[in-house]
Amino acid sequence: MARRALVAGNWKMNGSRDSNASLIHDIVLDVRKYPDIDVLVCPPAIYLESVGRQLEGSPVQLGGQNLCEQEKPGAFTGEIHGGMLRDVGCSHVIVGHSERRALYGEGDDRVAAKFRTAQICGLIPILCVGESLAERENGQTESVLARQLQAVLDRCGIEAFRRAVIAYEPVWAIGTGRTATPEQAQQAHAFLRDRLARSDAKIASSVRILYGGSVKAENAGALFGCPDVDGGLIGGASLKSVEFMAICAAAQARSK
Ligand SMILES: O=C[C@H](O)COP(=O)(O)O
Repeated sequence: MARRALVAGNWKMNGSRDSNASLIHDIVLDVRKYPDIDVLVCPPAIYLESVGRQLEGSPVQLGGQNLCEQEKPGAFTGEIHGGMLRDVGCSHVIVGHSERRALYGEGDDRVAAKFRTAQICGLIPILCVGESLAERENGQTESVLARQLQAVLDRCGIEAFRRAVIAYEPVWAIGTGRTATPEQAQQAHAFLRDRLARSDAKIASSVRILYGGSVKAENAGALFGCPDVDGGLIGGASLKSVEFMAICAAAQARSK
């Protein structure tokens, strides 16, 4: 099945009003060269509205980096409800990024709850999964991926993956400059797709699985050339327009 590539920029806790304006200006100018892919940017929550305004009329989509698992708004100081993300124009939201799992104590259950709340609010969750270096070296990569995926399947069911994206992000490759080889990425992506296929082969073959972890212009082509890699979740390289657009060009080339 032909899956449309998605290139998503996760800005993490970076940016300012000035730098965002200049980055979005460049992306919007260039993005029409890549009509066969989807492009998404996920700025810090405080900048979503202004970035969204600048994206109006362009095909670039807007996503949040996180949301509260609570299904209803209320007394949850400092949290952001999924409905608020929708209200400022988000179509997607990242859930279960390894930085949130490791630094903010988000376990599989909370990640699954966030995934569910995102969908209730009309957002497409981008579910991040991935093993640490120690887990890879101990031969636990597949069991970690299976556990992280199963938590969401248990809570939301296979049907939920009709409107979801998965991002395989090996923790050891994030921000380290050490990218997974195309073979390692393909193996993990095929494993994830196969796990979904146990419940529904059609849904499994249609879900987009992104690779994330030190993707750059120079390695994007080889990674996106893998049959089960449907684009990327880009951190550091999404902050530089030239680099980000070169990654989009690599995704567009895969789509041809
Ligand atoms: O969400 C993005 C990933 O954490 C990858 O980050 P990176 O491209 O800076 O390694």
